[in-house]
Amino acid sequence: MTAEPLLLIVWHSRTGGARAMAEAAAEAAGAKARLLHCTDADAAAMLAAQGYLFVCPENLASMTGAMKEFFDTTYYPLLGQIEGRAFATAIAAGSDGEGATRQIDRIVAGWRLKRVADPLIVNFAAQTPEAILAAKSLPEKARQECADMGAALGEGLSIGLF
Ligand SMILES: Cc1cc2nc3c(=O)[nH]c(=O)nc-3n(C[C@H](O)[C@H](O)[C@H](O)COP(=O)(O)O)c2cc1C
Repeated sequence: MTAEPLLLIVWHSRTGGARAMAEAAAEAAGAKARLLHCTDADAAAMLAAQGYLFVCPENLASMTGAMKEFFDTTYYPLLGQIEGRAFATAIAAGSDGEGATRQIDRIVAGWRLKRVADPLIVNFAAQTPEAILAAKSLPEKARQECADMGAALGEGLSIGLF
């Protein structure tokens, strides 16, 4: 039995899309994963895991402020301590998602994390204010992509692939 979950999934969501994505990944990874809202995730939780999946929406071409606060508060405490560990991203978007992906890539490059899965972006196609503010439901195909990512990350970490 593993003493600590191998995969830490850190998430933020405003209208439920990214939350459903994170939950699908966590469910597929099973006991190998720990799912933490970004306001509950800290340096100790990061140190206790061997790999990371960061899941959040793109807002104004960036990751959400709450997710950024997670990186702001853990960046220096973890600098030099998690080099070479695996990471992946899953972004909930209304139309793009590349900005948030690039931003996370830049930040974790400072930690020397290693991307082990292609960036996943789920486009919920919300473009009007009403659609953007509405609760999101995750389409089955996207749910499966998130589940596949969670399962692959959990398995890869567990067999020492990454
Ligand atoms: C203030 C705000 C800004 C947004 N800016 C972007 C953006 O720059 N690019 C994009 O693709 N989607 C943008 N969106 C849409 C959200 O990314 C999309 O609705 C996403 O599904 C929300 O995820 P959530 O349901 O987990 O909160 C924005 C939404 C809000 C509320």
